[in-house]
Amino acid sequence: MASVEKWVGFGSAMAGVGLLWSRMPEHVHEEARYIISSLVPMVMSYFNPYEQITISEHGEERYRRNKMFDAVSTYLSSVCAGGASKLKAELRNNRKDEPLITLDENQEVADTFEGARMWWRLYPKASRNKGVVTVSLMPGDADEPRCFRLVFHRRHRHLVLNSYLPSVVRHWRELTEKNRQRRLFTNHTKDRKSEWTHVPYNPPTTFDMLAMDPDKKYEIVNDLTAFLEGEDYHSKVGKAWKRGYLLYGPPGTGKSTMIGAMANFLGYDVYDLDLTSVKNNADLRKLFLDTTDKSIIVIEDIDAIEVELTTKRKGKKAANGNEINGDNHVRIEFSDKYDDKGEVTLSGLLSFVDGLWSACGSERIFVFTTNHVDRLDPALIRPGRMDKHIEMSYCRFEAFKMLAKSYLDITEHSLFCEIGRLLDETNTTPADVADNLIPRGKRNDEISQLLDEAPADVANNLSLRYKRKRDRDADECLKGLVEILKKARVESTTPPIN
Ligand SMILES: Nc1ncnc2c1ncn2[C@@H]1O[C@H](COP(=O)(O)OP(=O)(O)OP(=O)(O)O)[C@@H](O)[C@H]1O
Repeated sequence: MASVEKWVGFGSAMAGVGLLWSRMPEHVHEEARYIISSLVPMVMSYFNPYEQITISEHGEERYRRNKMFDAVSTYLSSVCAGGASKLKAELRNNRKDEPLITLDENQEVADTFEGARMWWRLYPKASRNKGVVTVSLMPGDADEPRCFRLVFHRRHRHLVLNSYLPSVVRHWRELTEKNRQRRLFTNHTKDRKSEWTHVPYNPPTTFDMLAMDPDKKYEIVNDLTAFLEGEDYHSKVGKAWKRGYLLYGPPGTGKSTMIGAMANFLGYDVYDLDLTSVKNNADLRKLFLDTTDKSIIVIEDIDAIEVELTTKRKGKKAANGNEINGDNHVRIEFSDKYDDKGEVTLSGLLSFVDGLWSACGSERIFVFTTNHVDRLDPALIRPGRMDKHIEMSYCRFEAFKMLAKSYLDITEHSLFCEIGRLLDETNTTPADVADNLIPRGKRNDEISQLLDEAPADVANNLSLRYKRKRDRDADECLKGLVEILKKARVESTTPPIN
């Protein structure tokens, strides 16, 4: 990094200073020590021509993840990780079979930018107070987060700040757009701190496959499209760029499937928030602030959680009109006074949906799901809070046709009319219908894959066999479905025996 002669000269000078020091009388030492302690940093910085920039995993507020850290991590993985001897690999996308390579901790790599040489190193998480017990309400307070350190010659300072680092960010944005592997996050508690962990996420459903009323589906797709293109609109009207959806309906009507379709459509990550493992509002705040932009934040079965949240309000009436008290519901101490230290509160949750904290971050979709919309606290569903209330209902004929197309690859059949009538007379969920449309033996989609891969003459033969098999499967499945629906109709009209 610097010429050897220069450092040899510096070493000899230091040796001379040491000799002089040992010969000084004792009383001179005190004053000299003071002068030296103020001079050393100046001398060191004069002799050391290198400067450094630290990029910590969490920002100044410590709540917030530092996007610059992610940018550097991605940049180093793609540009110069090849120069490191210790790397880490993980499989990010099972479909592509391409491992994600990242720099291991304490590894140094060099990079060159417009002729300037610089060095990066990833430092691991470190305890801030070694040997001291820290009591902190703020999660992660006792730890110094992981950080990247960039070292460069001071003559490149301008270049690094004005060109190199912005180019790292640009590179990161381009790369993440191109190779984005969507992730499914879930929260858990480790060492009494809440944090997110994630797995690669490739939901198989698209809106084409989602069985529901076509007009309703069209409306949702339009709404999401307007949201995606809504940056200017939101800044013009001064609204946070976020949207809330409440999905409600019986189990098996496709609420989770809809979330997968939304994630596919938007290209967003999904954060599946488990409120039962969040300690208090401070914890919840940290989790929310740790989510990235362009994400869907999901709270499933909000009614179950919400009963716990609302029971803390003394004397509150439940949906059935009964007064809720501490004796017949889960008891969790709750009051606004202890908002931050006690438990998660409904107001704490709502402050992120449309309150003060909702302005932190943009391009967020909140999705709450429930099987019992009638049990929800009015505060949660009042107009303007969740932007869209979407009912996921039982399977009717239009939805059935979509399932028949996806599962059996057919658009018509002699049994369609009868099935349509039976679906109107029974309350059958799309999940139950879908269950009966899976052919036994080799699946149709596997066969069509075989067809794609076979040479032309074999493919012709296979194609004929495929059609015959598809028709046989459809006959078999639809006959089975008719039987199931007839049975369901009988059950729904037979009064229960007391
Ligand atoms: N509307 C639908 N369109 C397509 N497939 C569906 C639909 N509804 C259900 N299914 C099928 O049924 C399975 C279960 O549905 P899903 O988990 O989405 O229902 P849910 O409403 O979220 O149920 P729960 O309330 O129990 O979580 C899905 O994996 C999917 O295969």
